Amino acid sequence: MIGRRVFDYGSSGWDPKADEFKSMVVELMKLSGVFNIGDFIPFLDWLDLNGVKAKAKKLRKRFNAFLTSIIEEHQISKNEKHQNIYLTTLLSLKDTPQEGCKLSDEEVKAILLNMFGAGTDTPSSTIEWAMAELIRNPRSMVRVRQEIDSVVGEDRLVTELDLPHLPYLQAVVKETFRLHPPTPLSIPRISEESCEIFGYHIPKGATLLVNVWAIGRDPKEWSDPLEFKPERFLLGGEKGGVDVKGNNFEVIPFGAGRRICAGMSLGLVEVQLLTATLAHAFDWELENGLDPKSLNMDEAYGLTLQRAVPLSVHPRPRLSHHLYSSSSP
Ligand code: HEM
Repeated sequence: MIGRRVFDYGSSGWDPKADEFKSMVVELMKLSGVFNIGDFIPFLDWLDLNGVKAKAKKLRKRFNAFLTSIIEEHQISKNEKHQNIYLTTLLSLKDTPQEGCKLSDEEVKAILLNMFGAGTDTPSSTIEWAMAELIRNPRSMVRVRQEIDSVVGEDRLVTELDLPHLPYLQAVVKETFRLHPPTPLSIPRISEESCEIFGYHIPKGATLLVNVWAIGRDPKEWSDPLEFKPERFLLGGEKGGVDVKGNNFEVIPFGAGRRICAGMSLGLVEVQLLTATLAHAFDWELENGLDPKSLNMDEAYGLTLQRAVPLSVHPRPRLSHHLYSSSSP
């Protein structure tokens, strides 16, 4: 979806650069989460003892080459198509006469990297966790499907316009964000000034992390915190009316305040739409007939919360045949 919005790739169902790009983002997330000795013992930083800096420099070169080729390709074809997409708008700012709005090549690449780095792994890992939870909790799967079938029927796919009419689906997504926030320690921030918060002294220059993962499992806030119970977010439920958009601090997968996620609206729609579509359009069976209750739910270490063992499933279509042809909307 991001590829389509930004580059107009993938609109015919296949994204030619997706695999290459995905492998770079996965490496970026792994590297960003690695324990770097130099971060904790600064005078050893220059030695790069566990090789993080060297790997990061290599990865930077790969990203640079990738983004340069995307921009060059786009410039060659810009008069034929792609008039309304994000990259066209960004590139037009290279030539703008408006003071303060002009962008250099490096700035265009940095913005693209920011959008892609922050906006690809986060929704995709959430969707994978949501599907794992639905498969492990068949009663929730049945309920979410009944809701979608009654609103959408079996002769078309879910669209963005259906989402406000699917409260249980939205509760499933909130419950997934609570248990499996894609950035479990949010994004590291550095304090500009010394300050005091709830009696704790925060020195200037300290790196600050918010443990979003632990907040979402705090037994003082949540009943049965380790259980997957979307019902808690329905009206009349224990957390009815609570949202995930930074207004309720007990569940803040997108952060909160001034530096809240810049892509929150898009990210939320991506997760809701894809989870709804996957639940609606397919029956799911685990690899080798594995019992859903024994599904491994371990987490891997990194900046984003990936599954330790990727979800491996067999989909079986459950809607009208014509919806599965590549020409359907
Ligand atoms: C499930 C989806 C997503 C989640 C859970 C998520 C989560 C986050 C979090 C926790 C932060 C840090 C906020 C803070 O420090 O308080 C952040 C920042 C950011 N996100 Fe997202 N994100 C998602 C999707 C996206 C998408 C789709 C985009 C762009 C297309 C995006 C772009 C950004 C950017 C640019 C920032 C940095 C904002 C800043 O520092 O001002 N994110 N995101």
